[in-house]
Amino acid sequence: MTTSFSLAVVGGDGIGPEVTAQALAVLDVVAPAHGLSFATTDYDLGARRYHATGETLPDSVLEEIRGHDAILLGAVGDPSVPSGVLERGLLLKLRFALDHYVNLRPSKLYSGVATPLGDHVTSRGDIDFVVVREGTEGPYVGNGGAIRVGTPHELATEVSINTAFGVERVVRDAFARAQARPRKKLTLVHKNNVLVHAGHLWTRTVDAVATEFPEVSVDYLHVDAATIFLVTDPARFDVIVTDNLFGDILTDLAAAITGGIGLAASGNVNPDGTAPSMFEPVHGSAPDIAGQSKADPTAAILSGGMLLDHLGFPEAAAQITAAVEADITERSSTPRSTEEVGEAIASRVAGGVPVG
Ligand SMILES: NC(=O)C1=CN([C@@H]2O[C@H](COP(=O)(O)OP(=O)(O)OC[C@H]3O[C@@H](n4cnc5c(N)ncnc54)[C@H](O)[C@@H]3O)[C@@H](O)[C@H]2O)C=CC1
Ligand SMILES: CC(C)CC(=O)C(=O)O
Ligand SMILES: [Mg+2]
Repeated sequence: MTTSFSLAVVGGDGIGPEVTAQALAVLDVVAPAHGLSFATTDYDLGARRYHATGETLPDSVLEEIRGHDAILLGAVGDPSVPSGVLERGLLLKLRFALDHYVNLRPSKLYSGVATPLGDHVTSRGDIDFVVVREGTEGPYVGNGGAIRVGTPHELATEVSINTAFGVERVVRDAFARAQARPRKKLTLVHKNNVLVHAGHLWTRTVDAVATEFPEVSVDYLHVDAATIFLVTDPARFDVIVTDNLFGDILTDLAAAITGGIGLAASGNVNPDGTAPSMFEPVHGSAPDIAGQSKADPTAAILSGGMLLDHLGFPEAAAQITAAVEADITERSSTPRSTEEVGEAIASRVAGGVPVG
């Protein structure tokens, strides 16, 4: 019996469509062996549509996308469009409207992967953590404004919104993830020595929810110190829970120490299932390499794996991870095109790489 899922595909801008094509190709290879099939709908959203129609994400299109089982997204943003228009009007509109309150960003250092950490890395297998980034609040909600723009007296605000409801649900999700992992450790990252209003809400919430998860050990780091330890002692982390902005910044750093931004996958998860979750690489549209087949599609392919896991097919997801791990372990210094990397991973999936 085949289970069919509908997938909304938003390639987006720059390298987005290039890497998404490879992720879809890998999903097509892995699906039949697990009794799965995908009906995909491509959405022309991003800079091209914006220039043609002035639209970023019309509500009618949002509602169509909402009708799918899951979303695969490439990246959004283009130098020809004022900064923020597509990022807010398309990407964040999707995340907020579909209540993607858990922005899940795993980081693992695979064997053979070059890392700038060099001699700091004593045991690669120990660098295996996940950042649970709040996805619908914080300074990204657009609560702010500017007056006297362009004058020496300009005043601009960008207010970080943190609700007890929003913080508690993501903190509870992070605890549940920590509970399910072997090390059962959760680190709250914030800046509660300065951002006392939001910071104390996060701290109190973690303390309260911790009582429901007595097996999980909890610690706290200010975000500035967290950046130190991500470089000097990344193995100390298991599950990090943090707000939208800190999580955005920390996960680019996490990507850099575990092999680069081209390997970092993510899921924008709606854990309640009230709307489809969305899977995308951590990276952006990389205008500096767009259209040159230089983008590493691995992050997009791994995001496809996260999508499978979310839909309830962990064995299929593990097959993708195993194929990626085998590919990156054997990568040579000879550069490969986006398509070559995608095809190499797809053929390892097709060949049935043993899942370790
Ligand atoms: N989720 C999304 O759609 C995101 C969108 N953006 C947008 O993307 C645009 C560019 O943003 P940047 O800050 O430059 O971040 P970026 O992640 O696009 O690029 C940063 C650097 O990483 C490299 N890079 C990124 N992905 C790569 C890949 N798969 N393989 C090899 N190299 C890769 C780029 O070439 C660039 O040198 C902006 O418009 C930004 O707003 C940025 C981050 C996330
Ligand atoms: C472009 C931003 C809205 C998103 C971003 O940088 C991210 O989610 O990592
Ligand atoms: Mg980012």
